[in-house]
Amino acid sequence: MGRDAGDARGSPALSPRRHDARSDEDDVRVRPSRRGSRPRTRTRPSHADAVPGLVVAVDRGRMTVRVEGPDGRPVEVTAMRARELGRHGVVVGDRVRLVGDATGRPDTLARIVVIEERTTSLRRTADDTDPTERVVVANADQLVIVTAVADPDPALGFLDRCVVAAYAGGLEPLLCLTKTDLASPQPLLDRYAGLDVDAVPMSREAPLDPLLDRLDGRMSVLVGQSGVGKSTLVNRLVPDADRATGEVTKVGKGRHTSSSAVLLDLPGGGSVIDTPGIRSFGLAHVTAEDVVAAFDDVAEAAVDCPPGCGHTAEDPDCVLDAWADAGPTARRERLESLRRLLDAVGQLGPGY
Ligand SMILES: Nc1nc2c(ncn2[C@@H]2O[C@H](COP(=O)(O)OP(=O)(O)OP(=O)(O)O)[C@@H](O)[C@H]2O)c(=O)[nH]1
Ligand SMILES: [Zn+2]
Repeated sequence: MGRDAGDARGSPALSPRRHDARSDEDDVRVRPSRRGSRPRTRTRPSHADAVPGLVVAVDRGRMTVRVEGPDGRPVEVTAMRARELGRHGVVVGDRVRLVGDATGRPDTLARIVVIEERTTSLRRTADDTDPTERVVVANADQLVIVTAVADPDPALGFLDRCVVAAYAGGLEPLLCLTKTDLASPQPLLDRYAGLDVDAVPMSREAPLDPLLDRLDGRMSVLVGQSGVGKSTLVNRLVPDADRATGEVTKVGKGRHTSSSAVLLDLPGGGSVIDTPGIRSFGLAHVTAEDVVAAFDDVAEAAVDCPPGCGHTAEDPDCVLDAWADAGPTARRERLESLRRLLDAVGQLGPGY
Protein backbone atom coordinates (compact mmCIF):
# COMPACT_ATOMS: atom_id res chain seq x y z
CA MET A 1 0.00 0.00 0.00
CA GLY A 2 1.25 3.52 -0.74
CA ARG A 3 2.41 5.77 2.01
CA ASP A 4 -0.95 7.47 2.20
CA ALA A 5 -4.28 6.26 0.95
CA GLY A 6 -5.39 9.87 1.02
CA ASP A 7 -3.06 10.77 -1.82
CA ALA A 8 -5.09 8.53 -4.07
CA ARG A 9 -8.18 10.50 -3.12
CA GLY A 10 -6.49 13.69 -4.16
CA SER A 11 -5.78 15.26 -0.79
CA PRO A 12 -2.79 17.59 -0.60
CA ALA A 13 0.65 16.10 -0.39
CA LEU A 14 2.00 15.69 3.09
CA SER A 15 4.39 18.21 4.50
CA PRO A 16 8.07 17.78 3.84
CA ARG A 17 9.85 15.29 6.01
CA ARG A 18 11.73 17.90 7.94
CA HIS A 19 8.75 19.99 8.97
CA ASP A 20 10.13 21.83 11.95
CA ALA A 21 13.66 22.93 12.57
CA ARG A 22 13.25 22.36 16.31
CA SER A 23 11.98 18.85 15.85
CA ASP A 24 13.48 16.07 17.80
CA GLU A 25 14.27 12.84 16.07
CA ASP A 26 10.77 11.49 16.27
CA ASP A 27 9.35 14.62 14.76
CA VAL A 28 11.42 14.42 11.64
CA ARG A 29 9.27 11.87 9.95
CA VAL A 30 5.76 13.11 9.53
CA ARG A 31 3.51 10.14 9.78
CA PRO A 32 0.88 9.89 7.12
CA SER A 33 -2.59 10.18 8.50
CA ARG A 34 -4.33 6.84 8.52
CA ARG A 35 -7.43 8.39 7.08
CA GLY A 36 -5.28 10.50 4.85
CA SER A 37 -7.69 13.37 4.54
CA ARG A 38 -6.09 15.89 6.80
CA PRO A 39 -3.17 17.97 5.60
CA ARG A 40 -0.50 18.73 8.18
CA THR A 41 0.72 22.18 8.96
CA ARG A 42 4.40 22.81 8.88
CA THR A 43 4.95 23.72 12.46
CA ARG A 44 2.45 21.61 14.33
CA PRO A 45 1.11 18.41 12.91
CA SER A 46 -2.57 17.89 13.49
CA HIS A 47 -3.15 15.06 15.92
CA ALA A 48 -6.74 14.30 15.06
CA ASP A 49 -5.79 10.73 14.26
CA ALA A 50 -3.59 10.23 17.29
CA VAL A 51 -4.38 7.08 19.23
CA PRO A 52 -6.07 7.50 22.64
CA GLY A 53 -4.51 5.72 25.61
CA LEU A 54 -4.21 5.59 29.37
CA VAL A 55 -0.87 6.06 31.14
CA VAL A 56 -0.38 3.08 33.46
CA ALA A 57 3.24 3.60 34.54
CA VAL A 58 5.92 6.26 34.39
CA ASP A 59 9.56 5.42 34.78
CA ARG A 60 12.34 7.95 34.18
CA GLY A 61 10.65 9.74 31.32
CA ARG A 62 9.34 6.58 29.70
CA MET A 63 5.62 6.06 29.89
CA THR A 64 3.71 2.82 29.57
CA VAL A 65 0.47 3.65 27.80
CA ARG A 66 -2.42 1.27 27.36
CA VAL A 67 -4.15 1.53 24.01
CA GLU A 68 -6.71 -0.59 22.24
CA GLY A 69 -4.95 -3.16 20.08
CA PRO A 70 -6.06 -4.25 16.60
CA ASP A 71 -8.16 -7.09 18.04
CA GLY A 72 -9.84 -4.79 20.57
CA ARG A 73 -7.73 -6.08 23.43
CA PRO A 74 -5.52 -3.67 25.38
CA VAL A 75 -1.90 -3.35 24.31
CA GLU A 76 0.84 -1.64 26.34
CA VAL A 77 2.94 0.82 24.40
CA THR A 78 6.15 2.52 25.49
CA ALA A 79 6.03 6.23 24.83
CA MET A 80 7.81 9.46 25.54
CA ARG A 81 6.52 12.98 25.79
CA ALA A 82 6.57 15.07 22.64
CA ARG A 83 8.65 18.19 22.97
CA GLU A 84 5.66 20.28 21.98
CA LEU A 85 4.05 19.50 25.33
CA GLY A 86 6.51 21.92 26.86
CA ARG A 87 6.70 21.61 30.60
CA HIS A 88 3.51 19.63 30.94
CA GLY A 89 4.31 16.42 32.75
CA VAL A 90 2.61 13.12 32.13
CA VAL A 91 1.52 11.07 35.13
CA VAL A 92 -0.15 7.76 35.76
CA GLY A 93 -3.87 8.04 35.12
CA ASP A 94 -3.45 10.60 32.37
CA ARG A 95 -5.53 10.08 29.27
CA VAL A 96 -3.26 10.86 26.35
CA ARG A 97 -3.01 10.68 22.59
CA LEU A 98 -0.14 8.98 20.83
CA VAL A 99 1.48 9.29 17.45
CA GLY A 100 4.21 7.17 16.00
CA ASP A 101 4.46 3.45 16.52
CA ALA A 102 1.64 2.54 18.88
CA THR A 103 1.70 -1.17 18.14
CA GLY A 104 3.47 -2.05 21.38
CA ARG A 105 5.89 -4.28 19.52
CA PRO A 106 9.31 -4.67 21.19
CA ASP A 107 11.73 -1.76 20.70
CA THR A 108 9.07 0.62 19.42
CA LEU A 109 8.49 4.03 20.88
CA ALA A 110 5.43 6.21 20.47
CA ARG A 111 5.10 9.89 21.22
CA ILE A 112 2.54 11.48 23.53
CA VAL A 113 1.29 14.58 21.76
CA VAL A 114 -1.84 15.38 23.77
CA ILE A 115 -2.64 15.17 27.46
CA GLU A 116 -6.40 15.30 27.93
CA GLU A 117 -7.84 17.64 30.51
CA ARG A 118 -7.73 16.06 33.94
CA THR A 119 -10.90 15.44 35.94
CA THR A 120 -8.95 15.19 39.21
CA SER A 121 -5.29 15.69 40.16
CA LEU A 122 -3.72 14.30 43.27
CA ARG A 123 -0.90 16.77 43.96
CA ARG A 124 1.83 17.23 46.45
CA THR A 125 4.80 19.45 47.09
CA ALA A 126 8.15 18.23 48.40
CA ASP A 127 7.41 19.92 51.71
CA ASP A 128 5.05 22.55 53.04
CA THR A 129 7.18 25.50 51.99
CA ASP A 130 8.09 24.37 48.50
CA PRO A 131 5.75 26.06 46.05
CA THR A 132 6.51 23.61 43.23
CA GLU A 133 3.68 21.18 43.16
CA ARG A 134 3.77 17.90 41.38
CA VAL A 135 0.81 15.97 40.16
CA VAL A 136 1.13 12.44 41.47
CA VAL A 137 -1.82 10.80 39.75
CA ALA A 138 -4.43 12.12 37.33
CA ASN A 139 -8.12 11.31 36.92
CA ALA A 140 -8.43 8.99 39.92
CA ASP A 141 -11.84 8.81 41.59
CA GLN A 142 -10.70 8.12 45.10
CA LEU A 143 -7.71 8.11 47.39
CA VAL A 144 -7.54 4.98 49.51
CA ILE A 145 -5.55 5.87 52.59
CA VAL A 146 -4.17 2.63 53.98
CA THR A 147 -3.33 2.76 57.64
CA ALA A 148 -2.79 0.08 60.25
CA VAL A 149 -4.78 0.36 63.46
CA ALA A 150 -1.59 -0.85 65.22
CA ASP A 151 1.97 -1.96 64.39
CA PRO A 152 2.79 0.71 63.31
CA ASP A 153 0.52 3.05 65.22
CA PRO A 154 -1.54 5.28 62.96
CA ALA A 155 0.33 8.40 61.86
CA LEU A 156 -2.53 10.84 62.39
CA GLY A 157 -0.80 13.81 60.80
CA PHE A 158 -0.11 11.80 57.67
CA LEU A 159 -3.73 10.64 57.55
CA ASP A 160 -5.03 14.17 57.85
CA ARG A 161 -2.69 15.29 55.11
CA CYS A 162 -3.86 12.53 52.81
CA VAL A 163 -7.50 13.44 53.48
CA VAL A 164 -6.74 17.07 52.67
CA ALA A 165 -4.79 16.15 49.54
CA ALA A 166 -7.75 14.05 48.38
CA TYR A 167 -10.25 16.85 48.88
CA ALA A 168 -7.96 19.43 47.33
CA GLY A 169 -7.44 17.24 44.26
CA GLY A 170 -11.09 16.43 43.74
CA LEU A 171 -10.79 12.81 44.90
CA GLU A 172 -12.96 11.10 47.47
CA PRO A 173 -10.96 9.88 50.46
CA LEU A 174 -11.49 6.32 51.71
CA LEU A 175 -9.77 5.04 54.82
CA CYS A 176 -8.69 1.43 54.69
CA LEU A 177 -7.90 0.45 58.26
CA THR A 178 -5.67 -2.63 58.20
CA LYS A 179 -4.49 -5.09 60.86
CA THR A 180 -7.83 -5.04 62.67
CA ASP A 181 -6.81 -8.40 64.15
CA LEU A 182 -4.43 -6.41 66.38
CA ALA A 183 -6.70 -3.59 67.64
CA SER A 184 -10.08 -1.97 67.20
CA PRO A 185 -10.53 0.44 64.31
CA GLN A 186 -13.10 2.41 66.33
CA PRO A 187 -10.93 5.35 67.43
CA LEU A 188 -9.99 6.04 63.82
CA LEU A 189 -13.57 5.60 62.65
CA ASP A 190 -14.67 8.14 65.27
CA ARG A 191 -11.98 10.58 64.31
CA TYR A 192 -13.26 11.03 60.77
CA ALA A 193 -16.96 10.40 61.32
CA GLY A 194 -17.76 14.11 61.54
CA LEU A 195 -16.46 14.62 58.02
CA ASP A 196 -18.31 11.61 56.60
CA VAL A 197 -15.04 10.11 55.41
CA ASP A 198 -15.86 6.58 54.33
CA ALA A 199 -13.84 3.85 56.05
CA VAL A 200 -13.43 0.12 55.70
CA PRO A 201 -11.80 -2.03 58.38
CA MET A 202 -9.58 -4.77 56.96
CA SER A 203 -7.20 -7.51 57.97
CA ARG A 204 -5.38 -10.08 55.90
CA GLU A 205 -7.74 -12.77 57.19
CA ALA A 206 -10.92 -10.82 56.48
CA PRO A 207 -12.84 -11.02 53.21
CA LEU A 208 -12.03 -8.29 50.70
CA ASP A 209 -15.65 -7.76 49.68
CA PRO A 210 -16.34 -4.56 51.62
CA LEU A 211 -13.28 -2.98 50.03
CA LEU A 212 -13.98 -4.38 46.57
CA ASP A 213 -17.48 -2.92 46.74
CA ARG A 214 -15.91 0.50 47.01
CA LEU A 215 -13.22 -0.09 44.37
CA ASP A 216 -15.52 -1.64 41.81
CA GLY A 217 -15.47 0.19 38.49
CA ARG A 218 -13.46 3.10 39.82
CA MET A 219 -9.88 4.28 39.58
CA SER A 220 -8.41 4.38 43.09
CA VAL A 221 -5.03 5.51 44.34
CA LEU A 222 -3.55 3.65 47.30
CA VAL A 223 -1.27 5.51 49.67
CA GLY A 224 0.17 4.37 52.95
CA GLN A 225 3.25 4.57 55.08
CA SER A 226 5.76 1.80 55.34
CA GLY A 227 4.62 -1.36 57.09
CA VAL A 228 0.89 -0.69 57.12
CA GLY A 229 0.19 -3.76 54.99
CA LYS A 230 -0.40 -2.02 51.67
CA SER A 231 1.58 -4.55 49.63
CA THR A 232 -0.20 -7.39 51.37
CA LEU A 233 -3.45 -5.75 50.37
CA VAL A 234 -2.44 -5.07 46.77
CA ASN A 235 -1.31 -8.66 46.37
CA ARG A 236 -4.71 -9.86 47.51
CA LEU A 237 -6.55 -7.38 45.31
CA VAL A 238 -4.45 -8.06 42.21
CA PRO A 239 -2.96 -11.53 42.68
CA ASP A 240 -0.71 -11.37 39.64
CA ALA A 241 0.68 -7.93 40.52
CA ASP A 242 3.50 -9.56 42.44
CA ARG A 243 4.21 -6.70 44.81
CA ALA A 244 6.92 -7.64 47.28
CA THR A 245 5.89 -7.53 50.94
CA GLY A 246 7.62 -7.17 54.27
CA GLU A 247 11.10 -6.58 52.94
CA VAL A 248 13.48 -4.27 54.69
CA THR A 249 15.34 -3.28 51.58
CA LYS A 250 13.65 -1.42 48.77
CA VAL A 251 16.02 -2.92 46.23
CA GLY A 252 14.40 -5.38 43.88
CA LYS A 253 10.91 -4.84 45.22
CA GLY A 254 8.25 -5.62 42.68
CA ARG A 255 8.52 -5.11 38.99
CA HIS A 256 8.27 -1.35 38.89
CA THR A 257 10.77 -0.52 41.59
CA SER A 258 11.63 2.97 40.52
CA SER A 259 8.15 4.06 39.52
CA SER A 260 6.31 6.44 41.76
CA ALA A 261 2.97 4.96 40.76
CA VAL A 262 1.69 1.96 38.83
CA LEU A 263 -1.84 1.25 37.68
CA LEU A 264 -3.07 -2.29 38.24
CA ASP A 265 -6.37 -3.66 36.99
CA LEU A 266 -8.69 -5.32 39.43
CA PRO A 267 -9.92 -8.68 38.17
CA GLY A 268 -13.53 -7.63 38.68
CA GLY A 269 -13.26 -4.20 37.05
CA GLY A 270 -11.81 -0.91 38.16
CA SER A 271 -8.18 -0.32 38.94
CA VAL A 272 -5.85 0.56 41.77
CA ILE A 273 -2.80 2.75 41.49
CA ASP A 274 -0.09 1.77 43.91
CA THR A 275 2.26 4.54 44.98
CA PRO A 276 5.31 2.84 46.48
CA GLY A 277 7.44 5.95 46.33
CA ILE A 278 5.07 8.26 48.16
CA ARG A 279 5.48 8.49 51.89
CA SER A 280 4.57 12.11 52.55
CA PHE A 281 2.30 14.85 51.32
CA GLY A 282 3.62 18.39 51.21
CA LEU A 283 0.63 20.68 50.93
CA ALA A 284 2.12 24.07 50.13
CA HIS A 285 -0.29 24.36 47.19
CA VAL A 286 -3.46 23.82 49.25
CA THR A 287 -5.55 26.63 50.70
CA ALA A 288 -8.10 26.45 53.49
CA GLU A 289 -10.63 27.28 50.79
CA ASP A 290 -9.72 24.14 48.86
CA VAL A 291 -10.49 22.04 51.91
CA VAL A 292 -13.71 23.82 52.79
CA ALA A 293 -14.87 23.54 49.17
CA ALA A 294 -15.07 19.77 49.62
CA PHE A 295 -17.95 20.14 52.08
CA ASP A 296 -20.96 21.68 50.39
CA ASP A 297 -22.76 22.70 53.56
CA VAL A 298 -19.70 24.32 55.11
CA ALA A 299 -18.68 25.98 51.86
CA GLU A 300 -22.13 27.47 51.52
CA ALA A 301 -21.93 28.96 55.00
CA ALA A 302 -18.35 30.13 54.51
CA VAL A 303 -19.25 32.47 51.65
CA ASP A 304 -20.06 35.02 54.35
CA CYS A 305 -16.55 34.80 55.83
CA PRO A 306 -14.18 37.69 55.16
CA PRO A 307 -11.85 37.24 52.18
CA GLY A 308 -8.85 35.11 53.07
CA CYS A 309 -10.52 33.70 56.19
CA GLY A 310 -8.61 30.64 57.39
CA HIS A 311 -11.77 29.29 59.05
CA THR A 312 -9.96 28.34 62.24
CA ALA A 313 -11.15 29.10 65.77
CA GLU A 314 -8.55 31.89 65.79
CA ASP A 315 -10.01 33.69 62.80
CA PRO A 316 -12.05 36.37 64.56
CA ASP A 317 -14.63 37.01 61.86
CA CYS A 318 -15.13 33.42 60.74
CA VAL A 319 -18.86 32.85 60.42
CA LEU A 320 -18.61 29.09 60.81
CA ASP A 321 -19.03 29.27 64.60
CA ALA A 322 -22.35 31.03 64.18
CA TRP A 323 -23.29 28.47 61.52
CA ALA A 324 -22.48 25.60 63.90
CA ASP A 325 -24.41 27.20 66.77
CA ALA A 326 -27.47 27.65 64.60
CA GLY A 327 -27.75 23.95 63.75
CA PRO A 328 -27.88 20.51 65.38
CA THR A 329 -24.88 19.37 67.50
CA ALA A 330 -23.61 17.31 64.56
CA ARG A 331 -22.72 20.59 62.88
CA ARG A 332 -20.41 21.55 65.71
CA GLU A 333 -18.71 18.15 65.50
CA ARG A 334 -18.34 18.57 61.78
CA LEU A 335 -16.78 21.99 62.19
CA GLU A 336 -14.39 20.74 64.87
CA SER A 337 -13.31 17.87 62.62
CA LEU A 338 -12.79 20.22 59.74
CA ARG A 339 -10.77 22.60 61.86
CA ARG A 340 -8.64 19.75 63.11
CA LEU A 341 -7.80 18.99 59.51
CA LEU A 342 -6.95 22.62 58.83
CA ASP A 343 -4.81 22.76 61.96
CA ALA A 344 -3.06 19.51 61.17
CA VAL A 345 -1.85 20.76 57.87
CA GLY A 346 -1.17 24.22 59.21
CA GLN A 347 -0.06 27.24 57.20
CA LEU A 348 -2.70 26.67 54.56
CA GLY A 349 -3.17 29.32 52.00
CA PRO A 350 -1.64 32.69 51.42
CA GLY A 351 -1.71 34.90 54.45
CA TYR A 352 -2.93 32.19 56.75
N1 LIG B 1 -1.25 -8.69 62.09
C1 LIG B 1 -1.31 -8.36 60.81
N2 LIG B 1 -0.17 -8.16 60.11
C2 LIG B 1 -0.25 -7.83 58.80
C3 LIG B 1 -1.52 -7.66 58.15
N3 LIG B 1 -1.28 -7.31 56.87
C4 LIG B 1 0.07 -7.24 56.72
N4 LIG B 1 0.70 -7.57 57.89
C5 LIG B 1 2.15 -7.62 58.13
O1 LIG B 1 2.66 -6.31 58.19
C6 LIG B 1 3.98 -6.26 57.64
C7 LIG B 1 4.04 -5.20 56.55
O2 LIG B 1 3.24 -5.61 55.47
P1 LIG B 1 3.45 -5.07 53.99
O3 LIG B 1 2.30 -5.54 53.19
O4 LIG B 1 4.81 -5.38 53.51
O5 LIG B 1 3.37 -3.52 54.27
P2 LIG B 1 3.59 -2.31 53.29
O6 LIG B 1 2.59 -1.32 53.68
O7 LIG B 1 3.60 -2.74 51.89
O8 LIG B 1 4.97 -1.78 53.73
P3 LIG B 1 6.31 -1.67 52.86
O9 LIG B 1 6.64 -3.07 52.48
O10 LIG B 1 7.30 -1.06 53.80
O11 LIG B 1 5.95 -0.80 51.71
C8 LIG B 1 4.27 -7.67 57.12
O12 LIG B 1 5.04 -8.33 58.08
C9 LIG B 1 2.91 -8.28 56.99
O13 LIG B 1 2.95 -9.68 57.16
C10 LIG B 1 -2.72 -7.90 58.93
O14 LIG B 1 -3.85 -7.77 58.48
N5 LIG B 1 -2.54 -8.21 60.24
ZN1 LIG C 1 -14.22 31.43 57.99
